[in-house]
Amino acid sequence: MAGQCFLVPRLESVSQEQFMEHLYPQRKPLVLEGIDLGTCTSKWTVDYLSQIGGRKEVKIHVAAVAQMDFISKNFVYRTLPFGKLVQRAAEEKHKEFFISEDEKYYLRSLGEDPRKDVADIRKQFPLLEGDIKFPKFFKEEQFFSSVFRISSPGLQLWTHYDVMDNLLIQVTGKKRVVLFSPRDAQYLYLSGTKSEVLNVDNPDLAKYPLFSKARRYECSLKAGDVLFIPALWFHNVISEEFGVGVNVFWKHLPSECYDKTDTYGNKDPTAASRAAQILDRALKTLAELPEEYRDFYARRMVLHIQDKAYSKNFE
Ligand SMILES: O=C(O)CCC(=O)C(=O)O
Ligand SMILES: [Fe+2]
Repeated sequence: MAGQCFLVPRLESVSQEQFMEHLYPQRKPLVLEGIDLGTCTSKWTVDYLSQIGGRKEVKIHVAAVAQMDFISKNFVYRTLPFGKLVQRAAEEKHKEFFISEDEKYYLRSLGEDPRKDVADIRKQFPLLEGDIKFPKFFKEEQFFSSVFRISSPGLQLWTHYDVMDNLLIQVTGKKRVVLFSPRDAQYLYLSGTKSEVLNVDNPDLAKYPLFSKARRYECSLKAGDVLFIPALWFHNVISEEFGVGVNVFWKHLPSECYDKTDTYGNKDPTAASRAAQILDRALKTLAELPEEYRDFYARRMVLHIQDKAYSKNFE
């Protein structure tokens, strides 16, 4: 049986106050329409972006197939000048290519030194900065990064979560986003921050039977729409057309909760990583027991965790 499906609510011209006081605290995805994003929605054509963004080298994901899979790594990393990337991502068939004439591209822009710096399009693409306004839905000191997201038509991006709150601004093109609540993590076959279930529209239920229990949230984004993706919500993104997006990540928790070495916004908060390490030590200790006893005490530990750490406030 297919799991439940919900449409992500769409709201028109939400004010800063309405978002921050009433919508944000609910921590559910929302599509915001009619937000003032500046001139980017009309200005950012392929020609304009390739001229203005120009020669800056960007690292891109290139795949022979439309479904990009981070777990099996069915893509390669290559470098192109930003202008070339935009032109190639906008065309279906390529005269110049790395793998094949219908290869797909995905850009997730990075900081100057990706190991140390976070992406901020205001720094890496200063000539484009004036064209886009980020919604002022959080305090300046909570800002983490702003990231270009440019994809070929048809591209599907793996299911994953990020640890920051996120406004995904669809500047041009159409995409479909499928989301799952963090509360349904047990049905998503996780490998780190990614889910093994990439083909969310036609999942292999023989391999992933529990996936049918996951409640699915879905929305379609068109140029000018902004999707609020709360931290920890899983998302899988299907670009129905060539599209340019920018997302803004910001900190929901106090700064000191986050891993200082995280430049992508996807390293778990330090308390969660420390707890996971301690659990690994507990599991090694349990392994000292024979199977029958290990199983019994492991079940008791699961019950203890459920009793002590699961929230009683969620459905
Ligand atoms: O729209 C995209 O290309 C991916 C968006 C995404 O994963 C994000 O904003 O965190
Ligand atoms: Fe993401």
